[in-house]
Amino acid sequence: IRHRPEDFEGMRKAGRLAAEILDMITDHVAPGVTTDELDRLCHEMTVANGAVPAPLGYKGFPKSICTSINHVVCHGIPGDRKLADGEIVNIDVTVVLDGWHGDSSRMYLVGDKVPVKARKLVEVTYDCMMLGIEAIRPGVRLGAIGHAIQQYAEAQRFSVVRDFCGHGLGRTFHAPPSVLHYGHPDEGPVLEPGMFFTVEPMINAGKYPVKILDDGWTAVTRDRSLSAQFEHSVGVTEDGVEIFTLSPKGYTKPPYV
Ligand SMILES: CCc1ccsc1-c1ccc(O)c(O)c1
Ligand SMILES: [Mn+2]
Ligand SMILES: [Mn+2]
Ligand SMILES: [Mn+2]
Repeated sequence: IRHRPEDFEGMRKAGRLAAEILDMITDHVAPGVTTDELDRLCHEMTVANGAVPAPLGYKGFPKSICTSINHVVCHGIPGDRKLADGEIVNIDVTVVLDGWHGDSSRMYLVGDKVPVKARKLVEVTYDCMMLGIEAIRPGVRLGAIGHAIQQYAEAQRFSVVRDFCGHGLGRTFHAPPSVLHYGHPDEGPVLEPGMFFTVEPMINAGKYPVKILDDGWTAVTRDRSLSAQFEHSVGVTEDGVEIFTLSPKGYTKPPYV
């Protein structure tokens, strides 16, 4: 749907809170911390700011954030699992503030022993997200986003997860359109000012197939290769795109200093 200019203000506030939470959690990501502790810290900051976490109870999801480690592609469930030096982890936050949804995720490097290949995957994944976002402006088709992402990911010898996509959002968590992270520029609806959606590519070091674990949520690479993801919530403007979830601290790709 096409939102009105004043709706952008609501998304800016929700998006900023999600980004501030991801900024806050940065220094807590260290060897030995449990993903439950990260969940609690993010939950508490969410409610302290008058918002609620969208994931908690969504389709029965049991926690307030998703924490996806190493070969976990997405929807990892926080628990008593301790992070270990050398791991990579995606933290995905969605807050609902005055009815508006701010949905964003970042990759974090745990400790100082993250292998070079893992760092490369994280960097390429961030660049994929930004290349997809840079393709956004009125008049282009939605497929231009996925095309930009897929071209770069595969040029870097990585693969694009097919089973999960970005989504429209606003006063709801998920809405049309589905934003594919692969495809052709002549596919999908024509973008118009006032469209709000996420760009959240999942990029695998190995092949793209994914499977869901017995918990019904955790998605993992079938070949157990590493997977990385970044996510921004964006709005189509008259002359391009506005990113609602930019870091107020200027954090882009890790290491965040
Ligand atoms: C539908 C998957 C799901 C279930 C509970 S939270 C959640 C989820 C997690 C991260 C996301 O970016 C998202 O759009 C949805
Ligand atoms: Mn998300
Ligand atoms: Mn999302
Ligand atoms: Mn992962």
